[in-house]
Amino acid sequence: MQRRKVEFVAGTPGKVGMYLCGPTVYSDAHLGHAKKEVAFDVIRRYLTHRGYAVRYVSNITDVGHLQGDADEGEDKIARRAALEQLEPMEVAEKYYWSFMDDMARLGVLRPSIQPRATGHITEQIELIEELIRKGHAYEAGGSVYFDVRSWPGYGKLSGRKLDDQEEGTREAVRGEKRDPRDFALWKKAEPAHIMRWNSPWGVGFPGWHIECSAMSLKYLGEDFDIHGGGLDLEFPHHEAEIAQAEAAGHAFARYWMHNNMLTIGGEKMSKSKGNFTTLKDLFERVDPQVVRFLLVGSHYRSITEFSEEAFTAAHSGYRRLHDALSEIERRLPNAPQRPDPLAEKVAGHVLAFEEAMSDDFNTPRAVAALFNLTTDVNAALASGEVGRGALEAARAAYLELGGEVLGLFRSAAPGQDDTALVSTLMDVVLEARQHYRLSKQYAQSDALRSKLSQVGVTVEDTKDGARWKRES
Ligand SMILES: Nc1ncnc2c1ncn2[C@@H]1O[C@H](COP(=O)(O)OP(=O)(O)OP(=O)(O)O)[C@@H](O)[C@H]1O
Ligand SMILES: [Zn+2]
Repeated sequence: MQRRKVEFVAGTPGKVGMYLCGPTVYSDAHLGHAKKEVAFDVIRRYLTHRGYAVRYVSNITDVGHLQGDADEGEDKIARRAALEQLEPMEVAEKYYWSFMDDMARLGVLRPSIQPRATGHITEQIELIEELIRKGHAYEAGGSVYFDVRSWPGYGKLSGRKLDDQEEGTREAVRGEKRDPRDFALWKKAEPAHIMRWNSPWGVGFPGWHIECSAMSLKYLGEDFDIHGGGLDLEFPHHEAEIAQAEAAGHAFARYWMHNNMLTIGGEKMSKSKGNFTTLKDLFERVDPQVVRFLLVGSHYRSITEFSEEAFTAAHSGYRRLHDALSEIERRLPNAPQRPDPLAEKVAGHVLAFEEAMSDDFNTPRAVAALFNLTTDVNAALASGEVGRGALEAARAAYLELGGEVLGLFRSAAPGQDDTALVSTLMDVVLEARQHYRLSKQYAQSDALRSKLSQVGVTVEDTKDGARWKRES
């Protein structure tokens, strides 16, 4: 809002309420969507790391988002439903789960609350009624519009006043509006429009902007801390959200944060331009952890340019960090108990990481701190034995900063998913145990079983032979 860095002060000490504009679920997510989700996931994770209890609300838009983000035209979900010959709610359900699967693979934590627009029609109608009562909205031809002229604060976030979608608007819609900048809160449903609800203004459906004002206020209360979204949402979507909430008499978000775009050849990756790579396609050839590593390698407010070379570089960079962590884990059990100069260096890199993250979540600088840590770790490991305390501190730095904050190091090294390997190794172990049992070497077979139990694997003998499972 102030177009500069300001100190973050939580409204309620120790707690943070965050709202992120979520996806319109009508197609598979692409890498651009991932940039936004990962950016805010890291912000949430860092605030949690700093001891805040974070309530993270992110909505699912399943109605009201029209083609071209305008006040008329087909609903994006209904259009897709016609194309795929599905019910609109089938489309929403299908792409909701597709989105959730992709986000899980990227290590994006689930929102604390994930409200859907269609589940909050009542709240949206109530907010619109409040706006009409207060003289900031009016009904025209079964639709309701926000009266921009009645609200001088309109434009304060983006510094823009003119609606750039005004141009293509049909005469009929333009005729209903008192001012071309006015935007729809409720739209009358034409007979062919499938998604429709009763309202005080007849049968219709909510405008796209109103859901976020209604749902963020419902779950985060007045005056919540952070509102986020893509830079392309600043205007008109966020401008409209602020006007709707404040004109109805509510204090709204205190900090606004926008992520910049992921580009390809300098252009925003987007569905309508057709220059997108879906996450599902990408994950076929690039490990999701490497995708995440690439995304955190640029600042949320910077443009991230997509290229194959960037993935190659991200892969080898991530591999370098991962290998150092694996080597630490391999050395730890036999490391000598003695002080080691590495410990102090680790502490310095941890500090650098936290300073970077506390400076507007500067992830590229934070990643650089992990690389500097790795340089020192590798030098120490190469020079011989390293004291246990220092190794433990280094391990904790990787796991807490790289792992919990940046959301990395969630599985085997990139390109080395070891599910198949574990399964083969377990077959070998169970065969050996079977051999002991058949030759009545029960002490050995019990010893194997108890060693497995120490690493969280239980073995069960069934009539079809031995089965193993991980304890949860
Ligand atoms: N290339 C991108 N980089 C960063 N964020 C993006 C990018 N594309 C989309 N987003 C974010 O995801 C939100 C939802 O995107 P949306 O579904 O409109 O995708 P899109 O590909 O831009 O689609 P369309 O081209 O149909 O508008 C956007 O408002 C924006 O915040
Ligand atoms: Zn929104």
